[in-house]
Amino acid sequence: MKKENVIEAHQLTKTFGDFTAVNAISFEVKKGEIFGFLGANGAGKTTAMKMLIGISKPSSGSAKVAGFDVYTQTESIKKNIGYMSQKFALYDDLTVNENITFFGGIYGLPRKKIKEKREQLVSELGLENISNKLVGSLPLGWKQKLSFSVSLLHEPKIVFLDEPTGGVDPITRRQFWEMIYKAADQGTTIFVTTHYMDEAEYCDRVSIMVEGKIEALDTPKKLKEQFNVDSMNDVFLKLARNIE
Ligand SMILES: Nc1ncnc2c1ncn2[C@@H]1O[C@H](COP(=O)(O)OP(=O)(O)OP(=O)(O)O)[C@@H](O)[C@H]1O
Repeated sequence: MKKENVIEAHQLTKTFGDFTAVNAISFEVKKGEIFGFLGANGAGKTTAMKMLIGISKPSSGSAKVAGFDVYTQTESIKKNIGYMSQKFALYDDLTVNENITFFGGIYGLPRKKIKEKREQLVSELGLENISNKLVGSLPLGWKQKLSFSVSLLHEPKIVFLDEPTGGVDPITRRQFWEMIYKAADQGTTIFVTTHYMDEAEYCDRVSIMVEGKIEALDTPKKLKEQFNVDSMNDVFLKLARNIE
């Protein structure tokens, strides 16, 4: 059975004055897929992601996210997605438990469900001993794992991760990716931007943006074949060089 598309973008474009930050990008993402969204600094990834999560109106083109239109159904989009970025995470001055309770409330979960989720999450992450500690006192890697779990509290269809593992050590990044795989196995679609090329290898498919356009999109294996190289890092370098 063919899996349904949960993201569909067609000629999606965003301009700021004369400058085109996202230039007619088209792609689809399937249910449960781990979709890597790559590009150098300033390529347009965040701008594209903002249109998809319903906080920035496209200049032209069309897109549907979880079946909802990015122009007219942004409230429905927000209810059906999770979002996590390296910059926007949890509240440092609330405890682990308080953060979970707070975000559960924002997502509109009933109190009983929040309690259930909180217990489950604290136990899965092994945070029992520190659940009453301020999040600000936790190491960055823990904060990011917790932040990812919190972005999944309302069981969204798609989770958007904007450089979720920035600044953490390779072992913690690997653990973070295990969490990503688990969520994808359970049917959550993962849309992830990253600067780490080893992480690009973990994605089912990867798109590479250069100056607002998607210049390559395929599985890591096929991209390596296409560019006749051994690593995603070399795919990335070759593509950037060709464009210059
Ligand atoms: N509100 C805005 N007004 C004008 N230009 C903008 C605005 N937002 C983004 N840009 C420009 O659009 C381009 C793409 O930026 P964007 O943040 O989407 O890139 P990115 O690929 O996410 O980069 P990074 O990896 O550094 O986050 C940049 O040149 C940026 O300066």
